[in-house]
Amino acid sequence: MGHLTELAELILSSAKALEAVYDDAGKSVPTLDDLFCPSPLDSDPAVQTESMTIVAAANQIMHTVANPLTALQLAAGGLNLTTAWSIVQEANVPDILLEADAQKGLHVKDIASICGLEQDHLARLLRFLASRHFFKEVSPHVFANNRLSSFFLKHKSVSEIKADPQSRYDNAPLAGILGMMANDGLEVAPHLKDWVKSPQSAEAAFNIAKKTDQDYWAWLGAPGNEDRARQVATAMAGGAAHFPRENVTNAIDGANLKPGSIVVDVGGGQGGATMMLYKKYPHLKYIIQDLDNQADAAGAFWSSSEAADAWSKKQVQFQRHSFFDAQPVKNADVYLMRLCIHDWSDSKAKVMMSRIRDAAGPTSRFVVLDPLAMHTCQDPDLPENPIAPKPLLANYGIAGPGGVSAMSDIQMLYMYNGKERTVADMRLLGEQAGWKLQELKPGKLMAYIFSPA
Ligand SMILES: C[S@@+](CC[C@H](N)C(=O)[O-])C[C@H]1O[C@@H](n2cnc3c(N)ncnc32)[C@H](O)[C@@H]1O
Repeated sequence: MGHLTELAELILSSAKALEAVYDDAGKSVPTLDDLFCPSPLDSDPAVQTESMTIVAAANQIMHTVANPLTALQLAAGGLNLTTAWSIVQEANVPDILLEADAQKGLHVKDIASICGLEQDHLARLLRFLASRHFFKEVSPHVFANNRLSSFFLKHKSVSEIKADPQSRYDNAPLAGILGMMANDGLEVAPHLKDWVKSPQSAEAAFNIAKKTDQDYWAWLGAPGNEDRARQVATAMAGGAAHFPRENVTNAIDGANLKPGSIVVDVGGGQGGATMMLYKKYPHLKYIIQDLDNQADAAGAFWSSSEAADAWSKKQVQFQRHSFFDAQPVKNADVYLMRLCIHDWSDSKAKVMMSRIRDAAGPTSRFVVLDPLAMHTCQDPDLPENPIAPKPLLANYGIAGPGGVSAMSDIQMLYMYNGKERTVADMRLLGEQAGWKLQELKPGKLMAYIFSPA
């Protein structure tokens, strides 16, 4: 079999398998023209695996047969895509189109008059996006949403968004993440080019772009940055909720902990991970630690939740604490850090891990949940090795969690001088802070279980 046929066969067999799963559920696989409508099938493991194979193989075959002009667009077109999305997202174009006839779409002059952009500019941006399968050009200059553009709806009417722009991303995490990545990316990423030539000049490209010595998280808490902080909080909470509950609950093995055992969620934000743990292990005590600027949001989140009782009885508490200071909770049963280590450089991450090591007792466990950086070739360090079927890239390229972490790794770099880490990176970091890596529990986030060395 030729190499193209091999990739095409992968697409064909996975497409048939995907259609069979939908058939069994009495449904059809959504087309690109269908607006996104969440369904239990989205989280079906077979749907996820087959979709991943199709996307990985289709992307690989596309790159294999690309001619020089296609290669140029693939190599240098990312900036255009981010810029175009940043503009149409701020202009609420998906939301405007949702209020138009879904089939007939809306003429660009009408979209422009609602969002205030020039018709010609908007037409060209939307045509570019439609040529990348975001939005559909129904007839010349007439556009409609499609499945991909509808992922980024803000779930509010255009008049509601205009009346209260600060809340525009509330309950719309994917739109919030896109907005945040586009804003940060366009503002900060250009400075990465200079920063990599002299990384001593500033902590990260972010600091050059914003002309500040504060790290991103402290900067978010500063006056004047409320809008960005709210967007980031929504994006974080929504992004984190995307990770399955079992990813967190399996990581701490709470059923084997005695009643009243203490779990400290270090850098826990409002306590999204703690909420998952509390629901599964209501016999444990929880302390969520984060910066001052998270305290009110945590209080509001818990007091209005179904776990309000646990909050009022102080079974779940918030403690103001910077993870660079001495850890005040000594000898806890579990110290958890979800989606924190990757925000920091190796030297800062070592300090964070050491602070917890200094407070830990001999039986304390330190659980880190972070995205896994995956090599594109086979990695003997990975528990589930090999990952993707040949001839796909071992990490599924753009399609799998390795693709997402490869993208966010660059974002971590320019925003914080942070890093998505491989298993080997994380093991070494732990060792340098006095921890021994005992166990790996793979999931959407990799769970690293450390014990004192
Ligand atoms: C990506 S969020 C993760 C939040 C939470 N662990 C989760 O999984 O939902 C990173 C968190 O680190 C917190 N953070 C940043 N700097 C901190 C510091 N010096 N001490 C404690 N928390 C900090 C931020 O406020 C934010 O809540």
